[in-house]
Amino acid sequence: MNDAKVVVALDFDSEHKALSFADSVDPRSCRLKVGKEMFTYFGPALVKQLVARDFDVFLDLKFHDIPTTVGRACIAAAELGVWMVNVHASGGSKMMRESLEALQQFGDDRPILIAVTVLTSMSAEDLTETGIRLSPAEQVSYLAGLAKHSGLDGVVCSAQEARTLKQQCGTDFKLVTPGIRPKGAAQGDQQRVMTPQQALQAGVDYMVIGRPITQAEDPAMALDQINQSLQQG
Ligand SMILES: O=c1ccn([C@@H]2O[C@H](COP(=O)(O)O)[C@@H](O)[C@H]2O)c(=O)[nH]1
Repeated sequence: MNDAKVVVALDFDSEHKALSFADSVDPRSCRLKVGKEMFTYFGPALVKQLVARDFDVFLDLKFHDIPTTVGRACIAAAELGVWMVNVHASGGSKMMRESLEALQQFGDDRPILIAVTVLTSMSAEDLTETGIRLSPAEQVSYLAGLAKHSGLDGVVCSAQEARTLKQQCGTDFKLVTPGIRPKGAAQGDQQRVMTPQQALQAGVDYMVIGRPITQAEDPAMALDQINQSLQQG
């Protein structure tokens, strides 16, 4: 059984770098996320290579389209053998329900289906600019409620919202949190951040970590240090 909490965001522009990293770590020490950059460069072939190496792969393409299109995209993701796939909660309950329905044909082997709430790179001002008058915490809570009501397995949110969402949606509702920064790491474009230890204490299920690992001089060692810090609690 894989109880790794860290999902490494493989945001590389080189397939060689991504596979070298994958070959330098144990598939039980982390899960891997393939996002828009790598999928656009290297497509399903890369995902299949990672799955073949026994990694749990989170395909982070954040589907957001009409319900039929998103449902079919979820089927295509499941056929790649990914562990987790996501859609945007702001696509609405019809879109989320259709995604879940589309995955039922895979039975117990279906990927975990989660919904993006408010991107962790967004502040209150960024949200207001898009016409949303709620705070990030309020909007995350609203969209998480919609995702839960639509039958999804969980949401992408920031670790800052984790305690409230576990109370609101229950402990089984998966919380997947980017915006994780070990102490001293550059924040970059992330706005709503927490350290790995804070995120663990807040109750997140999986923490997505990219640059602090992938841009480290020794990415495998950076992952190891984060995993060790999580074991110390
Ligand atoms: O709200 C979101 C949703 C997805 N992401 C993705 O997570 C990683 C984070 O990478 P870092 O280098 O650790 O910032 C990246 O692939 C994003 O596309 C997110 O950050 N926030």
